[in-house]
Formats: sequence, C-alpha cells, structure tokens
Amino acid sequence: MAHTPASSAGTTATPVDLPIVKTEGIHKVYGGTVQALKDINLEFKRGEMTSLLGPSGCGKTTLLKIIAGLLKPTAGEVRVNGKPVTGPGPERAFVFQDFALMPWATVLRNAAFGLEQQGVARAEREERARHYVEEVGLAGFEDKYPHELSGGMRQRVGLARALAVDADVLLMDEPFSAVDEQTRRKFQEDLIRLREVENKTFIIVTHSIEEAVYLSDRIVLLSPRPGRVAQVLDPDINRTGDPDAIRRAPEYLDLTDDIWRGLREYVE
Ligand SMILES: Nc1ncnc2c1ncn2[C@@H]1O[C@H](COP(=O)(O)OP(=O)(O)OP(=O)(O)O)[C@@H](O)[C@H]1O
Repeated sequence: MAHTPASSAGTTATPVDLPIVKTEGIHKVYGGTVQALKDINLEFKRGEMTSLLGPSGCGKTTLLKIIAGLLKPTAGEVRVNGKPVTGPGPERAFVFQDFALMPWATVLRNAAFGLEQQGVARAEREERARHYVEEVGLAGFEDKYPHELSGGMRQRVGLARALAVDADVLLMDEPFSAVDEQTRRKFQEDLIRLREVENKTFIIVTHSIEEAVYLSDRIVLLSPRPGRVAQVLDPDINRTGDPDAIRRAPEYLDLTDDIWRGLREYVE
C-alpha cells in the first residue's frame, strides 16, 4: 500500500503517463453560502479506476458532476485530455445512481440511447448496443423493459449505455447502492473484468470502504464539508485471484481498517 500525501497528489505525471482528467483548484459554493468543495487538485490516469470516498455530504457527487460537465465549479477548472471542460462531452459518460432508463423502451433501445442521441444509424447502434448488453451480462434480455428487470440488471443497462458510446471516462455515482449484497459483489467483479477488457478510466463515488479498496487503483478520501482532498491512497492489491480470497487478504483488510480509522473521527 502506498500513501500519497494530498499535497503531492498527481504531480508525478510524465509525458507517457499524462492524466486523462485533471481538476485544478476546484471550488464549489451552492447558493452563495454552502461551500461543498474547496481547492480540489487531482489527476486521474488513463485506464485507472478511482473511487471518491468520504463522509456523507462531503461533495463526492458534486465533484463527479463537475467532472461530467453537468455542474459548473464556482472557481477552478477541469481538463480532459488537456482541454478545459465547458459542459458534457462525448469522452465522458455519466452513469446515474437512479439508472435514468426510459421505462417505455427495451433494454436494447435503452442501451443504444446515447448512440441514438449522437445520430448513429439504427443498424449500427443496435449492433453496438447488443455487444455491450452481452458484455455486461444481459444477453437474452434485449427485448425486456426496465420494469421486468431487477435493480442490478437496470444498473447494468446504464453501464451498457455508457460503454456503447465509447467514452474514455465512465463516471459512476454510487453504482452499487440500489442492489443487494450478492448482486453488488457480482457487479464489482464484473466491473474489474470489464475494466481490463475495455481499458476505460472509471471514477466512482462510493460510501463503502470495502468497495473502494476492492475495486480501485486509487482512492481519494475527501474531508467533511467543505470537501477537500484529505488523502490519496493507492491500494496495492492483487486482484487476479479468487474474489473471496482477495477480501480475506491481509493487505485488503489492513487498508480497509486504516481508512475506517481515518474516517471514524467524522462520524463519532
Ligand atoms: N443543489 C444544491 N443546492 C444546495 N446545496 C447543495 C446542492 N447539492 C448539494 N448540496 C450540498 O452540498 C454538499 C455536498 O453534496 P454532495 O451531494 O455532493 O455530497 P456527497 O458527498 O455526494 O453526499 P452523499 O454521500 O450523502 O451522497 C452537501 O452539504 C449538500 O447538502
């Protein structure tokens, strides 16, 4: 496990290792009074999975939405591939917590929705959507409607939609919050596999320390509001083995414990 002090986070990029997303001095104040984020400077490397973790209300979702271009920062800038973000863009896809599926459309059409918006012809978008519906484990459900699916399956449709538009960066707001524990674990395993196959950059908001440690190459710990970067951790966990063995590994348990000790002061 490597601990990186917040102040030096992300200052080690080399030309071959340029960050895909960079936040520079991000501040966010809601309504002139509620300071949600304070001076967030972070770099996200291409192909890495980063979790944003911190106490409730510390600004995790706010930061994710600012990166997505769905919210404007009060001060500071987000750069994606070196270019300032002025709004949503095709290189970033946001997977909503509440799935944001169209209830009247089939799984396939929902998965193809981003492509439809981009004006991709029907045959091509359906072919691409079909591929990703299969990749997220929903083969055979293409013609079902959202109400015929479990919460976990709906979440997968949201992920298929984000993958289908071929965005480099997938932004996920508590992707596992609305599903039961077994579904959650399966989805986490699938996400690790998908990340290897797809080589996407994932930025995930989570409440769960275990989830952050299990999934992430990097964990950004935010302090209570106003959210600041308290610590950046790089869990050094070998994820190639049996998922249950990983969860029993000393390095997994030690890091989970370390983070909990760091966070518990905020909840006591
Ligand atoms: N539209 C808004 N107007 C005013 N205040 C807001 C708005 N959105 C969020 N906030 C406040 O900003 C702070 C950060 O909110 P945010 O949802 O980003 O936190 P979070 O860390 O994602 O929270 P949680 O873990 O509970 O989901 C909170 O105090 C919240 O009440």
